Amino acid sequence: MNGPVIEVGGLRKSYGSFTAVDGVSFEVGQGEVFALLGTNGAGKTTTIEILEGYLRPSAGTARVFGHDPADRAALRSRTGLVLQESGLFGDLTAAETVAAWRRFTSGSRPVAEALELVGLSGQAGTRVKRMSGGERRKLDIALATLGDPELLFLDEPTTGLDAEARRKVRDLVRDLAARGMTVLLTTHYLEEAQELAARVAIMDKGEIVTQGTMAEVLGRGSGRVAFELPDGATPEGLPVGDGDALTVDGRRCVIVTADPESAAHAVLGWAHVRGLRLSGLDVRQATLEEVFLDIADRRGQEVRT
Ligand SMILES: Nc1ncnc2c1ncn2[C@@H]1O[C@H](COP(=O)(O)OP(=O)(O)OP(=O)(O)O)[C@@H](O)[C@H]1O
Repeated sequence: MNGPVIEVGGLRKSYGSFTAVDGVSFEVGQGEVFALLGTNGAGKTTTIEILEGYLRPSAGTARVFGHDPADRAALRSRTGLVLQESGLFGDLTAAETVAAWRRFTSGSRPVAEALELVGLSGQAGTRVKRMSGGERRKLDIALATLGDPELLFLDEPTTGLDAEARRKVRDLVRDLAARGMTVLLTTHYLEEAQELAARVAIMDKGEIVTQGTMAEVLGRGSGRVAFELPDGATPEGLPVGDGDALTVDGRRCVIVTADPESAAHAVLGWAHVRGLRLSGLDVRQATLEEVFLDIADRRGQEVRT
């Protein structure tokens, strides 16, 4: 019974001779937040729209709760959608908007509860056109989750919002995930994906170029060991492993390495035998943004050569 919520295998979508999605495969398990990331035009929205049942694939399979996504009757009550463009009516208040939406959503929660869930109780009487971008986004999420769906599609939920509004929407997504909702998220804010998602796939030019748990994907990037040498010390003989790169800028040294922990041990050993105290030691794995930029860089070079 508890198979994957989403199963995608060899998915392809072509427009004439252009292939927007080219053999994409991934699975999303129950209760998981899965981030589908990629450069502009990578094929994320196309993939999501196939899963939402709006587009038919050219080849491959897509299943949502074991159903063809086009079977909207089977899936409507189990899925919620937050699209890139929301279709709210400016003249309605937040409460009126939710009340109108409830008529089309079976098993929907009461208006006050729906607004409370997304932190909009104080804006119940505010007209949509007077609400901030972040508040409107929360209202979109309130509508998408009215019927307590098991799966929520979130296509760039925080694009265009300021940092504070993004944080609030992010907290809301975390709350929904904690309630057991499965979430398929696309975003261009990589720190957001890193914070929210347990698993991630990165797309480029229609293909998935890397995927796995967040830890696996971060582990594929280059980490860093950074520190400052004391006055008078030189970086001579600093241990730098095969494939690692050392840059020295005055007293500041940075080693870019696939294995930051081992590199840090080696550096500390080097400093110890010389009786040197290193300051500002910082050992860390790659961030998702660094992994992403690395991939974009490498893929860009592939195309140029
Ligand atoms: N109806 C269509 N006809 C032709 N090409 C299309 C059509 N719809 C999308 N495309 C192209 O398919 C590619 C993938 O688009 P898609 O919207 O899926 O990318 P995305 O990863 O969501 O990008 P973004 O991050 O910019 O939203 C783009 O190059 C786009 O121009």
